[in-house]
Amino acid sequence: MPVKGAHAAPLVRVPPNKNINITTTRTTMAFKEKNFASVVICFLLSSFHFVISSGETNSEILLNLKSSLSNPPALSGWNEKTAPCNVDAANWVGVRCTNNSVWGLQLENMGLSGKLDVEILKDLPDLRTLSFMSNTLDGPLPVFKALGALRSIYLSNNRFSGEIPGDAFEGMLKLKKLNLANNGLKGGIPSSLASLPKLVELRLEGNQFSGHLPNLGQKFTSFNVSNNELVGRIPPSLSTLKDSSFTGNRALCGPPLQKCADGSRKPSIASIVVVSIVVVVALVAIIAAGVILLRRRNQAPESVEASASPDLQKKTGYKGAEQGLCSSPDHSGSSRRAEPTKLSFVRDDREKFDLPDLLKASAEILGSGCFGSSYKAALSSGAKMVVKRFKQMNNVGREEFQEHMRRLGRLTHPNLLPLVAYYYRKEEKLLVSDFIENGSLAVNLHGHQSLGQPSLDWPTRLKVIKGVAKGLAYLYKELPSIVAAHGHLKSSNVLLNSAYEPLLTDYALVPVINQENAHELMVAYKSPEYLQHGRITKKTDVWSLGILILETLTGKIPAIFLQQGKGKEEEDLASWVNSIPPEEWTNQVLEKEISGIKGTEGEMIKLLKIGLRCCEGDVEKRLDLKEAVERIEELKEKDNDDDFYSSYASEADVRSSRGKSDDFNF
Ligand SMILES: Nc1ncnc2c1ncn2[C@@H]1O[C@H](COP(=O)(O)OP(=O)(O)OP(=O)(O)O)[C@@H](O)[C@H]1O
Repeated sequence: MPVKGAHAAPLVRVPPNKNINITTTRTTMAFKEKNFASVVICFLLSSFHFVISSGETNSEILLNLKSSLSNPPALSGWNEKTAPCNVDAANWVGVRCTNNSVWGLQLENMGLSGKLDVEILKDLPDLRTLSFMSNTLDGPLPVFKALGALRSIYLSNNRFSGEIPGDAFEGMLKLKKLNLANNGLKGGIPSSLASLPKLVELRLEGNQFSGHLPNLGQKFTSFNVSNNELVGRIPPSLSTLKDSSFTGNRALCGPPLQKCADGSRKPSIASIVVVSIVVVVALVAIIAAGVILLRRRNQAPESVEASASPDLQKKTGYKGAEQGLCSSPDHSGSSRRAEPTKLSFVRDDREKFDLPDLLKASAEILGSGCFGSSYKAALSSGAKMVVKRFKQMNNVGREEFQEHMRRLGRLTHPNLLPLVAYYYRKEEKLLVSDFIENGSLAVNLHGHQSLGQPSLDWPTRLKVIKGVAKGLAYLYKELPSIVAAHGHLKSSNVLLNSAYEPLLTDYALVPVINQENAHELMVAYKSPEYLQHGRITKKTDVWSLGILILETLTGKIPAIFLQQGKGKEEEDLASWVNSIPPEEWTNQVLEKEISGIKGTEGEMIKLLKIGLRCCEGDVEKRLDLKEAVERIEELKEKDNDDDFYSSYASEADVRSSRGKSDDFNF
């Protein structure tokens, strides 16, 4: 009871962390009942109590959370030596405080697994935002109702499963943002979401939600229910949202998707005639297709798109946020002639499958790049593969192509996406690799924010650049005969695995791409040396690395500069950075998502300078790869040797001096 607690000795337990409010209430009551002196004593006592016990109770609660998650190594710094919100609490990674009280937990990508018991957190009175994104937490979705003051909940990219009760969010009147994307949740979308007045972001894509969409009347700034199993009419209140917010469902209809079939109307004579004609034509087409299929039984289809696109397009997933550094004309004159051939595997350690297995698998188009489209296909074994079409390789003969693919198949490095198999036809080649769940660096840098998701933090960005540099160095070592061993390094060709380690893809293709198309398609051919002297060199990939570094630090899309800047001074990202005085780099050049965190900017500026040295237009002055890699390797997450996460404390201080925000500024 609050009043009892007020007069108890400081170490007597009161409801944890209720101290600030209790003190205020108590003080007000006391003013009415007691004389001034006793009130002052009472106030001091209870304030003292707050200072001592709030740290303890915060610690206890968080340590309970830690042990409920089986004490994961990422939280090894959470211990009793310091209190979570003290100035020296650098070890409490992911804990955000204001005024000595926890307001946020940002425990993303920390290898957390098991069940999440949020009930443990219910006695943190200032808790406003929770993020457990990109872990492997499982079991049913926790019940958040007990944390009625929450403003944001981010649980995407975990393994939560099962149904969510309809009333799961009842009474969460402050909730603004809910992100449950890419889990295994099923059943109906909880109807209680419709009664949350402040909800402006709702991300449920990539689950197995079924049934109808509830009547959500809120004005959403971010909304996505794509790739579920929803059916029925989209409520009119959501009809002005983008169609990509709804695609990939079993049978959703109505604006912005196609019209719903109206079952109640009687068909007219004209429509019966039209339907009959369509049915007859379809039957003829099916019979013809059957005959053709029988004749080509052991041949791969000529064009992935021709055979699979209706299904694929229906399932269109994210479109690359990246703009290609290319103009991509189709010079292939793709013919319809079939050639008997099959998928060739370049590694022995991989599950074997045939092209028809891939084509009959459920698939979706990932995006269309310079060369053609890439498709994701799930095999019956559960493995998810990506098939990329190349049309601009038809100058290279079968032997030469096969030899090159075998060479690529021998490459093994933690930062290279391995080639798994290929398919050869004269007019078109397919390269098959694993699907990488976290998508490309481009999507993570530019796409997520527009969807309201958090951007990559600085340690992750640095890790990515270090991995890219290592992957590039490996390619140069293993493929010394290729002038630009990667040749097509850009952020959409850097994929991020589950630990956000980068994997280079589309590498070492210069020898097999038609030279007459290469300058339109490949990044290496956008380099200053090619534009000025018509040649690429051993330092051309260093230029691409430099642009990638600048993109990663500035969050700006390089292709936009190349498109807008033709003939102008700021014709690439490096010229833009150079046009800004160095003393302004922190404010104007570094992306605001990563700048402003005490103790890290020095290292960011060092990386920026390395990026600029890699982008030197004069090849002689440009760093060579070895030197660039060495300099990148030396960089640290922090200007000093402290743990990165201590910067959360300083960031929280900055925040609290600016006033408390509701979430992590996602
Ligand atoms: N193995 C993969 N796993 C996950 N996403 C992938 C994979 N391969 C490609 N992607 C993504 O699919 C999208 C389309 O890729 P694609 O390679 O076709 O085009 P691109 O990289 O944008 O351009 P380019 O054709 O010039 O390489 C991009 O967002 C890319 O990052």
